[in-house]
Amino acid sequence: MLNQNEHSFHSKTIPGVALIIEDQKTFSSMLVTVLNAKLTCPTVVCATLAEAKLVLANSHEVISIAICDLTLPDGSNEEVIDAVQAHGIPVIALTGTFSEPLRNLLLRRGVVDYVLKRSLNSLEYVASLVERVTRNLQIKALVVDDSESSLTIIRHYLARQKITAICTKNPVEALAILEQEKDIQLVLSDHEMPHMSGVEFVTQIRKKHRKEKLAIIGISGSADKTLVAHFLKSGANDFIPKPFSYEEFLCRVTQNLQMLDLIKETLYVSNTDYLTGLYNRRYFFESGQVLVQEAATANQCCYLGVIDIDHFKRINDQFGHDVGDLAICFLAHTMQAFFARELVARIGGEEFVILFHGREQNYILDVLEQFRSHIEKTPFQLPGAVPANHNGRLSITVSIGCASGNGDLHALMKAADLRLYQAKEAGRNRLVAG
Ligand SMILES: Nc1nc2c(ncn2[C@@H]2O[C@H](COP(=O)(O)OP(=O)(O)OP(=O)(O)O)[C@@H](O)[C@H]2O)c(=O)[nH]1
Repeated sequence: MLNQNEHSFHSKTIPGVALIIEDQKTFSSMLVTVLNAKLTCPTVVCATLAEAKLVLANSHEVISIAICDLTLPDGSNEEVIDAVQAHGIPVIALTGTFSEPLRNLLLRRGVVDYVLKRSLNSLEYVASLVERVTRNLQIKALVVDDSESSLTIIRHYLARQKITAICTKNPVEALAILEQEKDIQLVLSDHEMPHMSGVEFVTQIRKKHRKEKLAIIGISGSADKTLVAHFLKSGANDFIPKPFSYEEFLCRVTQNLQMLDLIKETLYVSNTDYLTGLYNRRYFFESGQVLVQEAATANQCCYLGVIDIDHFKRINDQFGHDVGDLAICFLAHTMQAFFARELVARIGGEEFVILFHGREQNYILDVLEQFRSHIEKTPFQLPGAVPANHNGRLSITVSIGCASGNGDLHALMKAADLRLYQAKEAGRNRLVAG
């Protein structure tokens, strides 16, 4: 089941503050505009190194990343980088010109990346880097390579992007690590290794881990021109030929992680109700059917509760659609709190469901009745100008139908819907189970 609380990929909020050290006012304000348009990213702008040092020494907020122009009136390239890195803050360097010696110096100094100040594209690239690097703090990668020097370089390149790396020379050990460390999202694998080739290693991984959840990048210096295709056909997402530059490595890793984020985001959007953040009808019927079948295989039955707000149309008519939406959200959040362990979804306008599996009947009937009573007794807060029944607060009631069954979610739904209809017919604000 998707974890509804894991929406970090969905949020574009950057933890902490981005420090911009840039003496060209036009450029810094354009950068602030682009960062704010693409991310929720508080920024602090300094025009000189002296100002930046003061901020670095006295900031009460965590500075998560610094975007530094290298040609400040009061400091050299290296002084700016040193001043920021002394506080353990990753640096994105901005430069008006490019030269090989400057590039080498920046890479030696461990900057995340350098960006040429050319166009709007450069600003957008900075924004995507800021987002990536701050997200990378949550990313764990597994690196498998029998060469000590390759492992060292890859570990170092990943650390520069703030990715945590677990390294091993042994692909068999790597498979075991992958089983233990469930939060690994990226695997980087060499090809020619003892015990197992990289291609075989990828094949083994793909028996259990899908491409959409775990990105694998093959890395090899082999002269065999068919190796890239072998890696990709066995399930790798990408391939980097050795030797590679830091820049290429950064771009490939970034693209693969962005792809995973995009897939997660698409899944989230297609499975979630936009208004409440609960699962939607599609997700409920897909994953609910699996749970119901699993329970049937274990000779257990599932219970389904269908909840409907009473006279909801009147709330819309009397107080407006926005207040109707607030009532829906209030109910949804209360359901999340009451039924944290169950599959809860909004399957229609003011119709919600809870699928109970592995629960005793007595528990289910008690908790549904407690929920009904809690909703009745707990008015929710209305926005200032809206008149209501108690001090700007509005009460709602719900009717609940509950039925049990095994094997067929649609049959269970029909039975619970019938109980809901009976609850409505009997006067609403009640639970009917059977
Ligand atoms: N505010 C708001 N209203 C919605 C939403 N989705 C559906 N509705 C409204 O929900 C109302 C449902 O009304 P009915 O199905 O007639 O039922 P009811 O008024 O709740 O009456 P009973 O269910 O018989 O107690 C309709 O007026 C829909 O327009 C939504 O997302 N937001």
